[in-house]
Order: sequence, then C-alpha cells, then structure tokens
Amino acid sequence: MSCAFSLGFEARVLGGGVGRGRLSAGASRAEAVIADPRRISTCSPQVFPRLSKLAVPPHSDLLAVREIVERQSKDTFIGDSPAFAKAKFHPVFLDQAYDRCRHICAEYAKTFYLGTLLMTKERQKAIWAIYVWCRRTDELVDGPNAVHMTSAVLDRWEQRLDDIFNGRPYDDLDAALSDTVANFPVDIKPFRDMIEGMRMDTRKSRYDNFQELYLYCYYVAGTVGLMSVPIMGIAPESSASAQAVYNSALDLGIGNQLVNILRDVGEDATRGRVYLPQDELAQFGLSDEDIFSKKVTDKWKEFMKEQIKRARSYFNQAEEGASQLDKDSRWPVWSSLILYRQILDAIEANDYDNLTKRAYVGRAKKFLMLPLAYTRTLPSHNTQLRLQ
Ligand SMILES: CC(C)=CCC/C(C)=C/CC/C(C)=C/CC/C(C)=C/[C@@H]1[C@@H](COP(=O)(O)OP(=O)(O)O)[C@]1(C)CC/C=C(\C)CC/C=C(\C)CCC=C(C)C
Repeated sequence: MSCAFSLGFEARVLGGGVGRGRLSAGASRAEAVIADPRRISTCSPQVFPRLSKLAVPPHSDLLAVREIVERQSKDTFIGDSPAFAKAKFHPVFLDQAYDRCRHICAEYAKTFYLGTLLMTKERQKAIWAIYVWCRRTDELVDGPNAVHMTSAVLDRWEQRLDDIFNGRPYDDLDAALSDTVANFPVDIKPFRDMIEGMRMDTRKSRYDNFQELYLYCYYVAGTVGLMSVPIMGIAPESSASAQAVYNSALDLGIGNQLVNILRDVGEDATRGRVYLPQDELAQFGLSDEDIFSKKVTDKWKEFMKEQIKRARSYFNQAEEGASQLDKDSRWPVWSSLILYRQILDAIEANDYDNLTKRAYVGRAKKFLMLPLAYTRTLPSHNTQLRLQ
C-alpha cells in the first residue's frame, strides 16, 4: 500500500465520538474539514493528496443531529408525541397495515428482512414501517413516477409526513408509521432530512468536494441510522453513550451510501450524474470525461482504491456501535455491514471496473453471509466502545 493514500484525521458529527482522532471539546465542525491538499506524500513516484475521511460540513442540518439524539434519548419522548394521542387505529386494520409493510420489505430487501426476524414483534413491525416509508420516499425520485417529480411533489410528501406524525395518515402504510412513531421515540427531523436529500438529488448532479457529498449521504442514508436506533434499542448492559452509538449508526448509513455510489458509477453516469467529489477526481488527474468514456485506467484504479478505503473505514467505525445495540436487533445491522463490504470486495474482484460492470453479490453468498452475521451478534464478538 502506498503511503500517499493514508486516510486523514477523523472527526465526529456528534463530538464526543468513538475511536481515533475525535474532536476535542470546543473544536468546531469547520475544523473537522480535513482534506489537506498541501499534504502530498513523497514516498511514491506518482503522488496524490490524501482523501479526507470525515469532512463534516458545518451545515445546520448536521449541527441539529446532536439535538435529535438528545430528543430521541429522552424517557418522556413517547408521551410527548402528537401521534401518541391521536393514532388509535383498529387492531385488525393495523395488523393488516403492518403485514403489507412486511411483504414490501421481504420483497425489496430480502436479506435485511430475514435479519429482522429475530427482533421482537413490536420492533420488527416498526422497522418494516420505517423501511416502507423510506422506500416510498426514494421511489419518488428513483421509481417509475420519477418523471413527474417536482418540488411541489416533495412539499406535499413532507406535508403528508407531518400528518403521519400527527396521527392523520393518508393510507394504511402511513398508518403503520403513525402507530410506530406513537410507540417509539422517533423524531420527525431525520424523516424531513431524507426528503431534503431527495430535493438535493433533483437539484444537483455534481458534488464539488467530500463535504458536499457527506451532506447528501447524511440526508439519504445517515438519516436511516437515526431513525433505526430508537427502534433497535441500545443494550441495557452497554456502557456506551447514546451519542457514540448514534455516531456509529451514521457511519453505517454513510458507508452504505458510499458503497451504493461506488457500485453505481457507470449507471449514474448514463443519467448524467456523478456522485464522486469533483476535487478528488481532479486530484487524481481525472474528470467527468474519464467517467463518461468508461475506460478503466490506472488512474481510475488508484482513485477507486482510495474511495473503497474510505468507505471501509466507515464500516470499521460502525462495528463499534453495532455491538452496543440490543442483542436481538444486531443481526440485520451486521448483515447490512457484511453485505455492503462484500459489494466493495466485488468491485475489487472486477478489477475496479464499476464503469461498465455492476458489482454484484450473488444470492448464495448473501444467504451464506447470514449465519456469519449472526455469529457477530454473539457476546464473544462484542466490541467495546473505546470512548463513552
Ligand atoms: C438494519 C438496517 C439495514 C436497517 C435499516 C432499515 C431501513 C429503514 C432501510 C431504509 C432503506 C431505504 C429504502 C432508504 C431510502 C434511501 C436509500 C435508497 C438509501 C440507500 C439504501 C440502500 O438501499 P438499496 O441498496 O436497496 O438501494 P437502491 O437499490 O440503490 O435503491 C441506502 C444505501 C441507505 C441504507 C442505510 C442504512 C441501511 C443505514 C442503516 C443504519 C442502521 C440500521 C443503524 C445501525 C446502528 C448502529 C449503531 C450501527
């Protein structure tokens, strides 16, 4: 491994984080921007600046994450929820609504669905309802009706979200989510932020740097981590702080989204989209034209190696928090971790050709991974969080 590519200092979204290089108290998020173009190694004939690891931009939606965690960690939260007072549905209707969520989840995310089967019934239902809302939100911009997408559509979707949280669902799938948010301490902000991510996606097709990309990844995937932890629960025996566990949840979301981006570079390019930081492409002597020409050059391979390394480092950090979740909730999280790592392995196995090939994890490999993920949920594999 060339020392030119070492990853930079790490900083945490929530401060007081896990692992190496956390921000010292009082350090601003702006200081967490760590790409340093002047740091060019001399130990390799072809030199590249190092990539930033976690360039957390000082954006208000990222600053608000700490408050989301605090609100979601409050004991009184559930009683405060408007949906708690209003969402009273007939149990048969609710059972059917959750059952539809279960079917959708089983159809679209089989491996993840299998992983939920060890969770308590209440948690399973809640995570399926959240999954369905996220999937429907994503379908607005990515699904068959995406051609009809306008900002008014997303505004209406956000209004509908308010109604869900106020116990006034539009349909049965919404009702499942109304019931979920009445039963679990889930804040509305991560849901709003995911919609914001969809807005960003419709407005923007280039990312100047990793900070911009990080914000996008937070919106569309880090938010899933924030929504999921209150459902999955932190193990009563864990001595980790909620902030540290949420940091890991964000890391898993960001890591997963980075993998999605790396897997889909060629496909996105055919839609005129490049989700790779423009400044990093330039640092490696690459540009959009290299992506559109779909030639896997040595420069591209070096660039990809670094992008993969960065995605992996998010998973390494996510592991720490995954082991602090309630034990019956760990399986789907470990499955997701292992599966997305395998996609990175598949990109390597394709010799970094993600321009003309889609990295793929076969069905057999996916199912074989499930018992492996299960062993990681056992106490013998429990990683201790290094910082509380
Ligand atoms: C355990 C687990 C995986 C739970 C999450 C369940 C859930 C609610 C998933 C919603 C996913 C979804 C449909 C999001 C919409 C936006 C989107 C498409 C995001 C991308 C997902 C990948 O889906 P897929 O590969 O099917 O996408 P396409 O085919 O390209 O459309 C994302 C990459 C985001 C996924 C993010 C997560 C799964 C974050 C998971 C984090 C946690 C569950 C927190 C775990 C806690 C700790 C402490 C580690």
